Amino acid sequence: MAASSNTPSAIAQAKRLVVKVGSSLVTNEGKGIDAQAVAHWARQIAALHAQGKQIVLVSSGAIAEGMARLGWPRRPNAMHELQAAAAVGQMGLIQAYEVAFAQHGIRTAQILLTHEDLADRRRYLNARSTLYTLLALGVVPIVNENDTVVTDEIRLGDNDTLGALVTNLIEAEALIILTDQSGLYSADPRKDPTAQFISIGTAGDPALEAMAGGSGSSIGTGGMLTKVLAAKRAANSGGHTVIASGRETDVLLRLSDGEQIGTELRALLPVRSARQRWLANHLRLRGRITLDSGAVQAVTRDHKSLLAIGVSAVEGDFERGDVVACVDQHGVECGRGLINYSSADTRRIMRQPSARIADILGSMSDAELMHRDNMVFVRGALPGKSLLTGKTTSEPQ
Ligand SMILES: Nc1ncnc2c1ncn2[C@@H]1O[C@H](COP(=O)(O)OP(=O)(O)O)[C@@H](O)[C@H]1O
Ligand SMILES: N[C@@H](CCC(=O)OP(=O)(O)O)C(=O)O
Repeated sequence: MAASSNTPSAIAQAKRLVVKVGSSLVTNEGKGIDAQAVAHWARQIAALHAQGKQIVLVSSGAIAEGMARLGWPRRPNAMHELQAAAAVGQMGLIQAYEVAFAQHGIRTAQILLTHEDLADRRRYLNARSTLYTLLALGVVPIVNENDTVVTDEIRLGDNDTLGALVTNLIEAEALIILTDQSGLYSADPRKDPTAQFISIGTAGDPALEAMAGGSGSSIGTGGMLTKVLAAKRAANSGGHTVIASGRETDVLLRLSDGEQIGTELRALLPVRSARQRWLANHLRLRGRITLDSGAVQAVTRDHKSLLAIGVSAVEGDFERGDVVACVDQHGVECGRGLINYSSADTRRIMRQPSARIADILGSMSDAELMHRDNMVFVRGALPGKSLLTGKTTSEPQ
């Protein structure tokens, strides 16, 4: 697919779309599933289906609905309680979508994903092939994070990120994020009544990230920042993003007709290959290695493979084949890739020429520490939590 388009209706032209609906919208601010809203989206998606478009729905709301069903007035903090609420609420969510889509003769499928499913190459390819098969069968997949099995450390947490990952996974041309605001404002309109509406922007523009704040409600997670970052991620596969109000009448049909509603964040970044996206989409890294300035230049400017001689420090505990961050002398991530040696072996061969690897380790599996085909480079900082430090790290784009 083309890297970008300046056509006024990139969303209208999209044949494969991901629609993401947020918790507060689906559950009417936590009061319980808004069956009427669900029916409206199902009707619109059915109409788009009839036009030959393929749609994956990423729906939040399991925890909020579970809390409503269990009579819990406040969102619990304990992970096991959140997981229990999600397990209860997911039933209601899926039931509501099944009933609503059945009115239009459309079958639905439940897909629960974790970060691990998308980080492991084999599982990633399996998920992709299942989604493609469902779409080919005319089924609407309803995706959510598999909240009941993920721990705090590895959960995505917000479904904006999940929506973008699914957009990358199936190479959708558009990601439509429906929320409780009309789109992105220059500041959180709940806090700043003078905030200006942003109708169009470029995905990945750091100025937009500065405007976007966290969630203003107790129901949603992530707020506008995760939506703006999701647009940047969706752009990696050429996906344009719209952030719009899910309460806007016929919002999906009108967007698909080319009407400008909400905030459109266009994909103008060069499109990455599926393999590069898979590498870039690793949100949790097993370790990091520090490159000297010559190595930074060799890998980022000259696109060479990384050799052990250019590495000056190793952090973390990783195995051959893990995804590891490459940082410069200042600790700034300049890329990441699949490493050919474990952390223990990397520590022993760092600063050494490849010709010495066999002497040091007893054998040499690869001359390169990271092969250029297995690396991606940073185009701008995006947060992703490091398994190593628990802190946010930049993410290769
Ligand atoms: N710059 C901004 N523009 C619009 N909304 C913003 C902005 N910054 C923060 N927000 C907040 O983001 C909220 C939407 O995110 P969130 O609560 O996570 O919803 P969802 O459940 O739909 O993902 C809005 O209700 C608003 O309070
Ligand atoms: N997987 C969670 C969604 C997390 C969440 O709150 O997402 P969102 O409302 O999109 O910010 C759930 O279904 O409750």
